[in-house]
Amino acid sequence: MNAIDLKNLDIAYGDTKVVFDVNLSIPEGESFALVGESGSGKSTILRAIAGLAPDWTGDISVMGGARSHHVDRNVSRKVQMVFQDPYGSLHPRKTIDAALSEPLAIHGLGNRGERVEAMLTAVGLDQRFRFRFPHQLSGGQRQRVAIARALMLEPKVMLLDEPTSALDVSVQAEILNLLKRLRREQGLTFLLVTHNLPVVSFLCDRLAVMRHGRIVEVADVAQLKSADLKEPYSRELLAATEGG
Ligand SMILES: Nc1ncnc2c1ncn2[C@@H]1O[C@H](COP(=O)(O)OP(=O)(O)OP(=O)(O)O)[C@@H](O)[C@H]1O
Repeated sequence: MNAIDLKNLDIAYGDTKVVFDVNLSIPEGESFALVGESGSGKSTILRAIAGLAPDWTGDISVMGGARSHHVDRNVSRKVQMVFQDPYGSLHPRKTIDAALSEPLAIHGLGNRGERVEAMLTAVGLDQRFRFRFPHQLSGGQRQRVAIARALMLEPKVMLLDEPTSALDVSVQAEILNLLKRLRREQGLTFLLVTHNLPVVSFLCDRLAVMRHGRIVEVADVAQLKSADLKEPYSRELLAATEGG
């Protein structure tokens, strides 16, 4: 089964169309990256799949089920998003316990205390963090909490929008290792947006290069590693990254 199927996807903000005719199938268990220059529409695609960019046409399916244009509880259990800035995505006056319990409460799930404890362990956070507030954690610890929160409903697919780019380099590696381990342990599918091609090499199987709201090329990570991308724009992007 495909975890994600996008067919003839166009996405707009008001009158401005920013994503054009995207077609993409991501098999279950794959880790797939969207790369490309700033403003090329990568985050917008993730937002549309997550239900955060309602103005789209075409088809979006998650684990074989078509997404509607409305709040879609079945889809939201299957797919969860992690943002670049964990501080922005965690409520400053809610404890970590409250942040992790909330998705369970919304979906009427029990055993919340046990599930929160187990998830803290799964993301490598000591239980003493449970009743702290986000500002009492480091950036890396906050991103662990954001990942934990996304996993509370046991989704099949994670949408990761620059999940490490706000973090110190040493912490980035810890979070990348954590994501890699969680993907393996929980059989997750990843759709990741990043500017960082080494992150793609480390974490992903395939990638799509985007430009001006369109997919220019889909390639295997082996092609990225051997600098064997076909399209001139992809090669330019690769050269620019290696130079900088
Ligand atoms: N909320 C919004 N309202 C209007 N336009 C938006 C909104 N969010 C993004 N855009 C526009 O949509 C286009 C695509 O933006 P998007 O954030 O998807 O690009 P991106 O490839 O993820 O860029 P970056 O790498 O900088 O995050 C850009 O032209 C951007 O200005």
